[in-house]
Amino acid sequence: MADDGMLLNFSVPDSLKAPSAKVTGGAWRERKRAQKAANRSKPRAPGNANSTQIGDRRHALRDGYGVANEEDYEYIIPSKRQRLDDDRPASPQERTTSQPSHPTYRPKSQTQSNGTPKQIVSSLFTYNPKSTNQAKERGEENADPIEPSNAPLTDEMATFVSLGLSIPLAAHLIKKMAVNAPTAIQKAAITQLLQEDTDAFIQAETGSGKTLAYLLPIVQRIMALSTPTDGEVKDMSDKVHRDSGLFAIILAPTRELSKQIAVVLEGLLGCANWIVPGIVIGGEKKKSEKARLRKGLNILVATPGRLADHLEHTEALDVSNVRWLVLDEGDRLMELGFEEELQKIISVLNLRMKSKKPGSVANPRLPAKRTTVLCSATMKMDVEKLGQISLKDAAHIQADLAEKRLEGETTEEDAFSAPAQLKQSYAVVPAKMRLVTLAAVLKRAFSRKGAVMKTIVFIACADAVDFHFSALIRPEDDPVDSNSSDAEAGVITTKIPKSTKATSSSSLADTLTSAPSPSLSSPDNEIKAFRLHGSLPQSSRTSTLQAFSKSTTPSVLLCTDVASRGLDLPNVDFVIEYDPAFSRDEHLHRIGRTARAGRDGRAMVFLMPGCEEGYVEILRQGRRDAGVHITSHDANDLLKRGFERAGPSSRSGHTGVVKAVGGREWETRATDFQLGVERWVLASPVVLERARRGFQSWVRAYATHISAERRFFDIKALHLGHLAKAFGLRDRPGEIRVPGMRPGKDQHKEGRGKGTKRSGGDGDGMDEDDGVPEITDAEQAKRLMRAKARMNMSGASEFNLG
Ligand SMILES: Nc1ncnc2c1ncn2[C@@H]1O[C@H](COP(=O)(O)OP(=O)(O)OP(=O)(O)O)[C@@H](O)[C@H]1O
Repeated sequence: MADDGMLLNFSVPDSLKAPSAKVTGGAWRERKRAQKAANRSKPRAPGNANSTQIGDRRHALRDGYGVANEEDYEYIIPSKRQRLDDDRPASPQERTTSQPSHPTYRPKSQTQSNGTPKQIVSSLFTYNPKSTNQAKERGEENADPIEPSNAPLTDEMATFVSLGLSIPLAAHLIKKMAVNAPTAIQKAAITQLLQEDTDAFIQAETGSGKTLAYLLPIVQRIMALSTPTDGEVKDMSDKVHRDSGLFAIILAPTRELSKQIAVVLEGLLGCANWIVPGIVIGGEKKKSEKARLRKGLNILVATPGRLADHLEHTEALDVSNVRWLVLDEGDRLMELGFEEELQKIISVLNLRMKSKKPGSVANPRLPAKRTTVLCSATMKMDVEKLGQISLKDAAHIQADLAEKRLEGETTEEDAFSAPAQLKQSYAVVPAKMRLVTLAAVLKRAFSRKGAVMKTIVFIACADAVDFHFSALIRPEDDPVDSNSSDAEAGVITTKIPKSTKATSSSSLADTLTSAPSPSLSSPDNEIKAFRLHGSLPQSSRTSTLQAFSKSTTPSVLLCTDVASRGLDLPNVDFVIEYDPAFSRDEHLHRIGRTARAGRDGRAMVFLMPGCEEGYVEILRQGRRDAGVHITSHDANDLLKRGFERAGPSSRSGHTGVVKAVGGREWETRATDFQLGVERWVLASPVVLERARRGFQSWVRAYATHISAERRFFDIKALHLGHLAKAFGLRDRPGEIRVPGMRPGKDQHKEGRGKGTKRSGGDGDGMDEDDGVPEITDAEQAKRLMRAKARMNMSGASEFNLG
């Protein structure tokens, strides 16, 4: 499909152009006049449009397209050459010949509210950069089933009882938790932690069951504290009870993770309900937490900031009996800057263990020293540092250490890889086509009922999550709009009634965190969309995660990296990295939300043609098979598959107004989808601002990849105009300004994590009350990003980066 670049605001395939504009309604004389006006190939001399001409055009348009009120529209005859959609400078010839033949109409509100002089409406399919050679080599889809690397063991000897767990606990696991056999890491950890009182470092891939790997031996040993040496527990007085003391503390970096661990722990203690678990993570009144601690607990799950606070201010918290300390997600704890709190906690525990409260009697079966367990999927420098702070002569527990050594894998860092059974792919998608391709991939994924239950889409920043969420839950185009013969007339007209009809849905999206997605759903298969990021209130985050977890209808969760670590969400079949992760480790954590505990899973990352394609190297590094089975997809193929079937309000499907020939209806449907989003964005100032914020934050976030991977993400190579289209924007990138961008918590608080480098209002940093992380932004990252953005983008001020 050629783009003449001159006359059309939007170029449509020849096959789609009807011989003449369709005009309906009104008296035949008016229809005739309107028909003529709409078909006229050349406008009157640009710049000379007088009121009569304008009136004619309005009239024609109003009658021809059934627009209600001409006052809502403004007639624009561009006085200059229309901007080409590849933004290349016009040749002298183009400058002289490329006067627009079609006028465009845009809503007055557009010019009034934002002063934007022009809108750019370009075709999805033209002027897209081509994929480089790197992407040409296609991975082979592996036909043979791959042995899962994180599944429960099938070895007959690998039973929980044979590892040393008590029969009641093993029976409870099987009957109540459907956990029949241990995974490899559980086998190794249970054996070690039941037999030895030495510190341990547990390292295993995502979804391998690390939580039970440390909880089971601790629960078993606390249960054993109740048992008299001569055998069975005889009566309640023999048993551990809430006043017996706090024996174990489990620290996790986020509230979500802490809650998840607490839920598994409570489930486990169903067979030993005299042992009392508790949780202190902030987000509620300190008073209630203090009251809980005063009542007495035996196992405490906490976030480091909150625990450090209670150790300082809650007298009732007696930690002299603590014999097990677990630091879960050690790498994350360090990334989020909890080093200081952890150091403080460890020194207080050491001190209080030595100086017991007068009169307190320790359980004689308590081990003499404390065991500290550090859990992490990676063995990075900062984890090593945490190990130095917290561990002494630690045993390194790794499920397949021996196997890896045999394979010649030497470095500990390299040992972190994706689950073997996880099917990985990448899609090379030009900037302009990103949004529509995402819609196509989701449509396709959910097209067969029951094939995909849950999908997670990772997006770089909170503002972009908000935009994409509201785009997915927007109401389908109303038939008047979608039937309008924009394409037939060869112009795109933006028809927006004064009362902006999208306002209700747009403002709803500010408070909603889940809603059905009309564009992904079909009559017999409703798809629900969810959103999650750290800028949402804690209560929304919790309820959204719960709702997504429990959802029994097919669902898609759009989120930032706030959901990348440790979260165990059931039935996630597919992970899409719409924006590549800011580091290889983060990527492995993200894709690890699927293919857990031996189950199947798929992951796809979106890459733009050009230097981003080099990122495939990072994907390969995370594979045991060195990436030979990573497959690649082409955006057109994905669009074809996603839009091959007509949606409920598809022009080319249902209503049949425009029919593409030659089996390329999918192009029309994809274009319809894109234009629908663009019209919807323009239709409401609220949505327009959200799209612009999303775009701006996204560009900022782009500069925050770790230095080792930054060569794949060259901000200078970004085509900002094309990217704006992926946010449904028709503005020139230079004119996209959002006054008073959301300050974001990071802007008025100290950034925590030295290692975290995500930006754009993403939410993984600090929380006001207790230091529980919600925003991973770091001042350092932001400074770096700003400096880089300023350096790289000549018109940096356009993006309010300063
Ligand atoms: N032995 C087992 N048999 C079957 N399922 C198990 C077993 N152990 C754990 N699971 C399940 O596997 C899932 C993953 O467990 P868990 O969250 O502990 O993994 P993880 O290794 O901590 O992952 P991540 O590194 O992503 O945090 C959970 O749903 C859990 O219930």
